Amino acid sequence: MKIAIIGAGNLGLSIAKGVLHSNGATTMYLTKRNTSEIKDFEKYGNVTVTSDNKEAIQNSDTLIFAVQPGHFSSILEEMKDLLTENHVIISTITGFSISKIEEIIGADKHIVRSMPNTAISVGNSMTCICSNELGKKRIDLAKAIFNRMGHTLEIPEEQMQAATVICASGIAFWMRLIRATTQGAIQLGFDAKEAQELAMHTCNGAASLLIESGNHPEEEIDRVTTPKGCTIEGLNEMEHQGLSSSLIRGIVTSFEKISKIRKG
Ligand SMILES: NC(=O)C1=CN([C@@H]2O[C@H](COP(=O)(O)OP(=O)(O)OC[C@H]3O[C@@H](n4cnc5c(N)ncnc54)[C@H](OP(=O)(O)O)[C@@H]3O)[C@@H](O)[C@H]2O)C=CC1
Ligand SMILES: O=C(O)[C@@H]1CCC=N1
Repeated sequence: MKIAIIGAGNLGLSIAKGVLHSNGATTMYLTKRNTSEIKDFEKYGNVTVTSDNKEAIQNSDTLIFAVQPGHFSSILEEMKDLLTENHVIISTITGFSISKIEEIIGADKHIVRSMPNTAISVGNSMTCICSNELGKKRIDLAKAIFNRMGHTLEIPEEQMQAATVICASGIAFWMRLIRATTQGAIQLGFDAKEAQELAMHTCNGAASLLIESGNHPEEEIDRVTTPKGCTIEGLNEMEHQGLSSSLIRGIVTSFEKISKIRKG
């Protein structure tokens, strides 16, 4: 597997770390215009850092694009003559449809749209994925790449916008909940480091319980809420203050913003 990550920024570098973590590539190119901050990656023998997208594309078979939405069209325009049917072209770009990619590079390419999140750097991304007609022949390969770095779900392209909010932005939403829990723990007397440790591991435990049991969250909540106990008292107060409602409204607001990004 010869991977090029075009746009080694926040997400691109997270993917690069995930690839290294999972030994997922024989060679890897990382590109950005200003390469000085990421030259360090060349200490991994099979990694080349360059600002030359052309070199990266010509020497790779799997191309992962992770540039900002406003840069993607012009990069595809510049590179389209180098893209061949031997490439698997994976876009992570928010709000950029497969048909728009096909308009620039043609439908005769294997095109996959993916939505990973930054936890890919530690091999624990939730990645949603879909493809163009020809890309269906390579979707299993793309899934295999992302499955090495977490969990993958194939979805219809129409759901990609929603997946972006729940899975990609979702990392930030969960981080904020962990931070708020940490602040609560500090107020109750733990020092900051311990407070974060308690918050992170409890969050991890809650997710693991659901993943391993397959249970609905409310079933697990019922096991925690002792009648007349402290948990239900706290939960009810959180709901009086709008916990679920504010999360849902935030999710819908993020979703609506993507439509604006799509329109440029
Ligand atoms: N951040 C996240 O968690 C997620 C992001 N995404 C999507 O991934 C994409 C990247 O987001 P994010 O990583 O946050 O953005 P960043 O701005 O952090 O990364 C984009 C990178 O692209 C580089 N770049 C710009 N122009 C070129 C070019 N011509 N050739 C090569 N590289 C170039 C930039 O570096 P330089 O300026 O030095 O060239 C920059 O490092 C977006 O489309 C976003 O919607 C999707 C899911 C999650
Ligand atoms: O905030 C953004 O627009 C990108 C897409 C999802 C995560 N980061």
